[in-house]
Amino acid sequence: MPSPPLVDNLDIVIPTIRSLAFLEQWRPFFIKYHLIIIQDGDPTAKIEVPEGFDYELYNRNDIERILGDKAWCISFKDSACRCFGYMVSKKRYIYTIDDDCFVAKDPSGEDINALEQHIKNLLCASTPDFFNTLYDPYAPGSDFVRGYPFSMREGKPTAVSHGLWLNIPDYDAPTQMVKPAERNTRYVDAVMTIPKGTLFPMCGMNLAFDRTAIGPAMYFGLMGEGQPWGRYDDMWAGWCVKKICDHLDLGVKTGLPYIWHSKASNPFVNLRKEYKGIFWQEEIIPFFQQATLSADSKDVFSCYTELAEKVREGLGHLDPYFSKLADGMIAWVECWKQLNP
Ligand SMILES: O=c1ccn([C@@H]2O[C@H](COP(=O)(O)OP(=O)(O)O[C@H]3O[C@@H](CO)[C@H](O)[C@H]3O)[C@@H](O)[C@H]2O)c(=O)[nH]1
Ligand SMILES: [Mn+2]
Repeated sequence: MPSPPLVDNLDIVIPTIRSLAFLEQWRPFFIKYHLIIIQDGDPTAKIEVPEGFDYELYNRNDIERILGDKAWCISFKDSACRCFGYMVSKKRYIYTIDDDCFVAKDPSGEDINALEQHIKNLLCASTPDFFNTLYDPYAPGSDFVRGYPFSMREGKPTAVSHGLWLNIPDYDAPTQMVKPAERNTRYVDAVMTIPKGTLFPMCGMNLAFDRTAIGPAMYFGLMGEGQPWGRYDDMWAGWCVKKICDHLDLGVKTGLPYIWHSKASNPFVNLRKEYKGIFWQEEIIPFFQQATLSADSKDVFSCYTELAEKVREGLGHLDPYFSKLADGMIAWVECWKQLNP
Protein backbone atom coordinates (compact mmCIF):
# COMPACT_ATOMS: atom_id res chain seq x y z
CA MET A 1 0.00 0.00 0.00
CA PRO A 2 1.51 3.41 -0.93
CA SER A 3 2.01 5.68 2.08
CA PRO A 4 -0.72 8.32 2.48
CA PRO A 5 0.38 11.86 1.53
CA LEU A 6 2.55 13.86 3.96
CA VAL A 7 2.52 10.94 6.37
CA ASP A 8 5.93 12.00 7.74
CA ASN A 9 5.24 15.71 7.60
CA LEU A 10 1.85 16.15 9.24
CA ASP A 11 0.63 15.78 12.83
CA ILE A 12 -3.01 15.38 13.85
CA VAL A 13 -3.84 17.49 16.93
CA ILE A 14 -6.87 16.49 19.03
CA PRO A 15 -8.13 18.37 22.09
CA THR A 16 -10.19 16.17 24.34
CA ILE A 17 -12.02 16.42 27.64
CA ARG A 18 -14.18 13.39 26.80
CA SER A 19 -13.10 10.33 24.86
CA LEU A 20 -11.02 9.29 21.87
CA ALA A 21 -13.37 6.50 20.82
CA PHE A 22 -14.17 8.52 17.67
CA LEU A 23 -10.71 7.51 16.36
CA GLU A 24 -12.01 4.01 15.63
CA GLN A 25 -13.99 5.39 12.69
CA TRP A 26 -10.97 7.36 11.42
CA ARG A 27 -8.57 4.42 11.79
CA PRO A 28 -8.25 3.70 8.03
CA PHE A 29 -7.36 7.35 7.35
CA PHE A 30 -5.37 8.27 10.49
CA ILE A 31 -3.56 5.11 11.55
CA LYS A 32 -0.29 5.95 9.79
CA TYR A 33 -0.17 9.51 11.12
CA HIS A 34 1.28 10.74 14.39
CA LEU A 35 -1.32 12.10 16.84
CA ILE A 36 -0.76 14.88 19.36
CA ILE A 37 -3.47 14.60 22.00
CA ILE A 38 -4.12 17.50 24.34
CA GLN A 39 -6.00 16.21 27.36
CA ASP A 40 -7.93 19.09 28.88
CA GLY A 41 -9.52 19.17 32.34
CA ASP A 42 -8.43 16.87 35.16
CA PRO A 43 -4.88 15.67 34.41
CA THR A 44 -5.38 12.62 36.66
CA ALA A 45 -8.24 11.35 34.48
CA LYS A 46 -7.26 8.39 32.29
CA ILE A 47 -7.84 8.96 28.56
CA GLU A 48 -7.80 5.72 26.58
CA VAL A 49 -6.08 5.94 23.20
CA PRO A 50 -7.36 3.24 20.83
CA GLU A 51 -4.86 0.46 20.07
CA GLY A 52 -2.27 0.89 17.33
CA PHE A 53 -2.12 4.68 17.05
CA ASP A 54 1.24 6.44 17.29
CA TYR A 55 0.74 9.39 19.64
CA GLU A 56 2.05 11.78 22.25
CA LEU A 57 -0.33 12.93 24.95
CA TYR A 58 -0.08 16.13 26.99
CA ASN A 59 -2.22 17.01 30.02
CA ARG A 60 -2.23 20.21 32.08
CA ASN A 61 0.68 19.03 34.23
CA ASP A 62 2.76 18.54 31.07
CA ILE A 63 1.88 21.99 29.78
CA GLU A 64 2.87 23.55 33.13
CA ARG A 65 6.12 21.54 33.21
CA ILE A 66 7.07 22.40 29.62
CA LEU A 67 6.07 26.09 29.54
CA GLY A 68 6.83 26.94 33.18
CA ASP A 69 5.95 30.54 34.05
CA LYS A 70 4.36 31.08 30.61
CA ALA A 71 1.95 28.14 30.86
CA TRP A 72 -0.83 30.64 31.69
CA CYS A 73 -0.99 31.58 27.98
CA ILE A 74 -2.49 28.14 27.20
CA SER A 75 -6.21 28.01 28.07
CA PHE A 76 -7.66 25.51 30.52
CA LYS A 77 -11.17 24.01 30.20
CA ASP A 78 -11.64 25.20 26.62
CA SER A 79 -10.88 23.65 23.22
CA ALA A 80 -8.34 26.48 22.86
CA CYS A 81 -5.88 24.18 24.67
CA ARG A 82 -5.35 22.46 21.32
CA CYS A 83 -2.91 25.16 20.19
CA PHE A 84 -0.30 23.71 22.57
CA GLY A 85 -0.21 20.78 20.15
CA TYR A 86 0.69 23.09 17.27
CA MET A 87 3.61 24.41 19.31
CA VAL A 88 5.11 21.03 20.29
CA SER A 89 4.73 19.48 16.84
CA LYS A 90 7.87 19.16 14.71
CA LYS A 91 6.07 18.74 11.42
CA ARG A 92 5.34 21.13 8.56
CA TYR A 93 1.57 20.58 8.54
CA ILE A 94 -1.14 20.27 11.17
CA TYR A 95 -4.65 18.83 11.00
CA THR A 96 -6.86 19.45 14.03
CA ILE A 97 -10.18 17.72 14.62
CA ASP A 98 -12.62 17.52 17.53
CA ASP A 99 -13.45 14.27 19.31
CA ASP A 100 -17.12 14.47 18.24
CA CYS A 101 -16.33 14.65 14.53
CA PHE A 102 -16.80 11.49 12.51
CA VAL A 103 -16.30 10.33 8.93
CA ALA A 104 -18.99 11.84 6.68
CA LYS A 105 -20.27 10.34 3.43
CA ASP A 106 -20.29 12.18 0.12
CA PRO A 107 -23.45 12.17 -2.08
CA SER A 108 -22.32 8.91 -3.70
CA GLY A 109 -22.24 7.28 -0.26
CA GLU A 110 -18.45 7.06 -0.14
CA ASP A 111 -16.60 7.71 3.13
CA ILE A 112 -14.85 11.08 2.95
CA ASN A 113 -11.12 11.01 3.72
CA ALA A 114 -11.13 14.54 5.15
CA LEU A 115 -7.38 14.46 5.81
CA GLU A 116 -6.58 13.65 2.19
CA GLN A 117 -8.75 16.52 0.92
CA HIS A 118 -7.15 18.98 3.36
CA ILE A 119 -3.72 17.91 2.12
CA LYS A 120 -4.81 18.46 -1.49
CA ASN A 121 -6.12 21.92 -0.50
CA LEU A 122 -2.84 22.81 1.24
CA LEU A 123 -0.52 21.53 -1.50
CA CYS A 124 -2.43 23.36 -4.19
CA ALA A 125 -2.32 27.14 -4.74
CA SER A 126 -4.96 29.65 -3.61
CA THR A 127 -6.44 32.59 -5.55
CA PRO A 128 -6.87 35.38 -2.94
CA ASP A 129 -6.34 38.26 -5.39
CA PHE A 130 -9.14 37.61 -7.89
CA PHE A 131 -12.23 35.49 -7.29
CA ASN A 132 -12.70 32.49 -9.59
CA THR A 133 -16.45 32.03 -10.03
CA LEU A 134 -16.07 28.36 -10.87
CA TYR A 135 -14.55 27.77 -7.44
CA ASP A 136 -11.23 25.90 -7.20
CA PRO A 137 -9.62 26.39 -10.65
CA TYR A 138 -7.01 23.72 -9.95
CA ALA A 139 -9.59 20.98 -9.19
CA PRO A 140 -10.08 18.30 -11.85
CA GLY A 141 -12.84 19.32 -14.28
CA SER A 142 -12.54 23.00 -13.37
CA ASP A 143 -10.34 25.89 -14.49
CA PHE A 144 -10.02 29.66 -14.52
CA VAL A 145 -13.02 31.23 -16.18
CA ARG A 146 -12.96 33.73 -19.04
CA GLY A 147 -11.68 37.11 -17.88
CA TYR A 148 -9.45 35.69 -15.20
CA PRO A 149 -6.10 37.51 -15.57
CA PHE A 150 -3.43 35.13 -16.83
CA SER A 151 -0.86 37.01 -14.73
CA MET A 152 -2.71 35.76 -11.64
CA ARG A 153 -3.27 32.14 -12.57
CA GLU A 154 -0.18 30.84 -10.74
CA GLY A 155 -1.99 31.73 -7.52
CA LYS A 156 -0.41 32.04 -4.07
CA PRO A 157 0.78 29.42 -1.55
CA THR A 158 -2.01 28.04 0.64
CA ALA A 159 -1.61 28.40 4.41
CA VAL A 160 -5.02 27.27 5.72
CA SER A 161 -7.64 24.69 4.69
CA HIS A 162 -10.94 25.21 6.54
CA GLY A 163 -13.28 22.22 6.32
CA LEU A 164 -17.03 22.12 7.01
CA TRP A 165 -19.49 19.93 8.86
CA LEU A 166 -22.58 17.87 8.06
CA ASN A 167 -25.27 17.26 10.70
CA ILE A 168 -24.61 19.65 13.64
CA PRO A 169 -23.54 23.02 12.12
CA ASP A 170 -21.17 25.29 14.04
CA TYR A 171 -23.83 27.79 15.12
CA ASP A 172 -23.46 30.25 17.99
CA ALA A 173 -25.63 29.78 21.07
CA PRO A 174 -28.46 32.20 20.13
CA THR A 175 -28.83 30.58 16.70
CA GLN A 176 -28.65 27.11 18.26
CA MET A 177 -31.38 28.08 20.76
CA VAL A 178 -33.67 29.42 18.05
CA LYS A 179 -33.06 26.47 15.71
CA PRO A 180 -32.34 23.48 17.98
CA ALA A 181 -33.37 20.92 15.39
CA GLU A 182 -31.57 22.43 12.42
CA ARG A 183 -29.12 20.07 10.77
CA ASN A 184 -26.81 20.75 7.87
CA THR A 185 -27.67 18.24 5.16
CA ARG A 186 -26.30 20.27 2.26
CA TYR A 187 -23.14 18.85 0.68
CA VAL A 188 -21.65 21.63 -1.45
CA ASP A 189 -18.95 20.23 -3.70
CA ALA A 190 -16.68 23.29 -3.68
CA VAL A 191 -13.40 24.64 -2.33
CA MET A 192 -13.03 28.42 -2.42
CA THR A 193 -10.24 30.83 -1.59
CA ILE A 194 -11.43 33.49 0.82
CA PRO A 195 -10.64 36.75 -0.99
CA LYS A 196 -7.85 38.97 0.31
CA GLY A 197 -9.21 41.69 2.60
CA THR A 198 -12.08 39.57 3.84
CA LEU A 199 -12.21 38.07 7.33
CA PHE A 200 -14.03 34.80 8.08
CA PRO A 201 -15.29 32.84 11.11
CA MET A 202 -12.65 30.10 11.38
CA CYS A 203 -13.98 26.95 13.08
CA GLY A 204 -11.38 24.75 14.73
CA MET A 205 -13.15 21.42 14.51
CA ASN A 206 -12.01 20.40 11.01
CA LEU A 207 -8.98 22.57 10.19
CA ALA A 208 -5.60 22.09 8.56
CA PHE A 209 -2.74 24.49 8.06
CA ASP A 210 0.89 24.96 7.02
CA ARG A 211 2.55 25.18 10.45
CA THR A 212 5.75 26.63 9.02
CA ALA A 213 3.92 29.40 7.17
CA ILE A 214 1.32 30.41 9.74
CA GLY A 215 1.63 28.22 12.86
CA PRO A 216 2.94 31.00 15.15
CA ALA A 217 -0.25 32.98 14.42
CA MET A 218 -2.53 30.04 15.28
CA TYR A 219 -2.77 31.01 18.98
CA PHE A 220 -6.26 30.18 20.23
CA GLY A 221 -6.16 32.92 22.87
CA LEU A 222 -7.08 33.08 26.56
CA MET A 223 -10.41 31.28 26.89
CA GLY A 224 -12.21 29.01 29.33
CA GLU A 225 -11.54 28.88 33.07
CA GLY A 226 -10.77 32.27 34.60
CA GLN A 227 -11.41 34.11 31.34
CA PRO A 228 -14.38 36.38 30.44
CA TRP A 229 -15.29 34.46 27.33
CA GLY A 230 -15.02 31.07 25.59
CA ARG A 231 -15.80 29.51 22.22
CA TYR A 232 -14.07 32.40 20.49
CA ASP A 233 -10.73 30.57 20.51
CA ASP A 234 -10.81 29.58 16.86
CA MET A 235 -12.47 32.86 15.87
CA TRP A 236 -9.66 34.90 17.45
CA ALA A 237 -7.04 32.78 15.73
CA GLY A 238 -8.91 33.05 12.43
CA TRP A 239 -9.05 36.84 12.52
CA CYS A 240 -5.31 37.10 13.32
CA VAL A 241 -4.38 34.42 10.76
CA LYS A 242 -6.39 35.91 7.89
CA LYS A 243 -4.96 39.39 8.54
CA ILE A 244 -1.44 37.97 8.44
CA CYS A 245 -2.08 35.71 5.45
CA ASP A 246 -3.34 38.74 3.50
CA HIS A 247 -0.17 40.65 4.47
CA LEU A 248 2.19 37.77 3.60
CA ASP A 249 0.40 36.87 0.35
CA LEU A 250 -0.80 33.48 1.62
CA GLY A 251 -4.13 31.86 0.77
CA VAL A 252 -6.94 30.61 3.01
CA LYS A 253 -9.41 28.08 1.59
CA THR A 254 -12.81 26.95 2.85
CA GLY A 255 -15.24 24.25 1.74
CA LEU A 256 -14.45 20.56 1.24
CA PRO A 257 -13.81 18.36 3.16
CA TYR A 258 -16.86 17.69 5.28
CA ILE A 259 -16.85 15.78 8.53
CA TRP A 260 -19.93 14.53 10.40
CA HIS A 261 -20.31 16.65 13.55
CA SER A 262 -22.25 14.51 16.02
CA LYS A 263 -22.58 16.39 19.31
CA ALA A 264 -24.50 19.59 19.88
CA SER A 265 -23.01 21.20 22.94
CA ASN A 266 -25.43 22.77 25.41
CA PRO A 267 -26.63 26.13 23.99
CA PHE A 268 -27.26 27.57 27.46
CA VAL A 269 -23.73 26.74 28.62
CA ASN A 270 -22.47 28.05 25.28
CA LEU A 271 -24.40 31.31 25.70
CA ARG A 272 -22.73 31.92 29.04
CA LYS A 273 -19.31 31.35 27.42
CA GLU A 274 -20.05 33.36 24.28
CA TYR A 275 -22.17 36.29 25.38
CA LYS A 276 -19.35 38.83 25.78
CA GLY A 277 -18.03 37.80 22.39
CA ILE A 278 -21.40 38.47 20.79
CA PHE A 279 -21.14 42.18 21.49
CA TRP A 280 -17.32 42.49 21.61
CA GLN A 281 -17.05 41.13 18.07
CA GLU A 282 -18.99 44.13 16.74
CA GLU A 283 -15.92 46.19 17.70
CA ILE A 284 -13.25 43.52 17.18
CA ILE A 285 -14.13 42.93 13.53
CA PRO A 286 -13.77 46.62 12.49
CA PHE A 287 -10.51 46.66 14.46
CA PHE A 288 -9.12 43.78 12.40
CA GLN A 289 -10.53 45.18 9.17
CA GLN A 290 -8.81 48.52 9.75
CA ALA A 291 -5.55 47.18 11.21
CA THR A 292 -2.57 47.50 8.87
CA LEU A 293 0.69 45.62 9.29
CA SER A 294 3.90 47.46 8.44
CA ALA A 295 6.07 46.58 5.45
CA ASP A 296 8.86 45.78 7.96
CA SER A 297 6.81 42.79 9.17
CA LYS A 298 7.95 40.26 6.61
CA ASP A 299 7.43 36.99 8.49
CA VAL A 300 4.72 35.46 10.68
CA PHE A 301 6.60 36.22 13.92
CA SER A 302 7.04 39.93 13.27
CA CYS A 303 3.47 40.19 11.97
CA TYR A 304 2.07 38.48 15.06
CA THR A 305 4.14 40.54 17.49
CA GLU A 306 3.07 43.75 15.72
CA LEU A 307 -0.55 42.62 15.80
CA ALA A 308 -0.34 41.89 19.55
CA GLU A 309 0.66 45.49 20.26
CA LYS A 310 -2.13 46.73 18.01
CA VAL A 311 -4.58 44.59 19.98
CA ARG A 312 -3.38 46.21 23.21
CA GLU A 313 -3.78 49.73 21.77
CA GLY A 314 -6.90 49.16 19.72
CA LEU A 315 -9.00 46.92 21.97
CA GLY A 316 -7.78 47.78 25.48
CA HIS A 317 -10.64 50.29 25.80
CA LEU A 318 -13.14 47.48 25.31
CA ASP A 319 -11.96 45.57 28.38
CA PRO A 320 -8.66 45.20 30.30
CA TYR A 321 -8.82 41.55 29.16
CA PHE A 322 -7.46 42.55 25.74
CA SER A 323 -4.25 43.84 27.24
CA LYS A 324 -3.86 40.47 28.98
CA LEU A 325 -4.66 38.76 25.66
CA ALA A 326 -1.92 40.81 24.00
CA ASP A 327 0.46 39.60 26.75
CA GLY A 328 -0.74 36.07 26.01
CA MET A 329 0.03 36.53 22.31
CA ILE A 330 3.57 37.67 23.16
CA ALA A 331 4.09 34.84 25.66
CA TRP A 332 2.82 32.37 23.03
CA VAL A 333 5.34 33.56 20.44
CA GLU A 334 8.15 33.39 23.03
CA CYS A 335 7.14 29.82 23.93
CA TRP A 336 6.95 28.92 20.24
CA LYS A 337 10.50 30.21 19.68
CA GLN A 338 11.79 28.38 22.77
CA LEU A 339 10.28 25.07 21.62
CA ASN A 340 11.18 25.63 17.98
CA PRO A 341 14.65 27.26 18.01
O1 LIG B 1 -13.41 22.49 28.05
C1 LIG B 1 -13.27 21.86 26.98
C2 LIG B 1 -14.35 21.67 26.06
C3 LIG B 1 -14.13 20.94 24.90
N1 LIG B 1 -12.92 20.40 24.65
C4 LIG B 1 -12.70 19.64 23.42
O2 LIG B 1 -12.78 20.57 22.34
C5 LIG B 1 -13.50 20.00 21.24
C6 LIG B 1 -14.74 20.82 20.98
O3 LIG B 1 -15.65 20.60 22.04
P1 LIG B 1 -17.24 20.51 21.71
O4 LIG B 1 -17.44 19.53 20.63
O5 LIG B 1 -17.98 20.31 22.96
O6 LIG B 1 -17.48 21.99 21.16
P2 LIG B 1 -18.51 22.47 20.04
O7 LIG B 1 -19.52 23.34 20.72
O8 LIG B 1 -18.99 21.36 19.17
O9 LIG B 1 -17.56 23.35 19.11
C7 LIG B 1 -16.86 24.41 19.71
O10 LIG B 1 -15.53 23.94 19.90
C8 LIG B 1 -14.68 24.68 19.05
C9 LIG B 1 -14.47 24.03 17.73
O11 LIG B 1 -13.50 23.07 17.90
C10 LIG B 1 -15.37 25.97 18.91
O12 LIG B 1 -15.16 26.69 20.09
C11 LIG B 1 -16.81 25.59 18.80
O13 LIG B 1 -17.04 25.23 17.47
C12 LIG B 1 -13.77 18.56 21.63
O14 LIG B 1 -12.74 17.76 21.10
C13 LIG B 1 -13.75 18.58 23.15
O15 LIG B 1 -13.36 17.33 23.72
C14 LIG B 1 -11.84 20.59 25.51
O16 LIG B 1 -10.72 20.11 25.24
N2 LIG B 1 -12.06 21.31 26.67
MN1 LIG C 1 -18.51 19.48 18.80
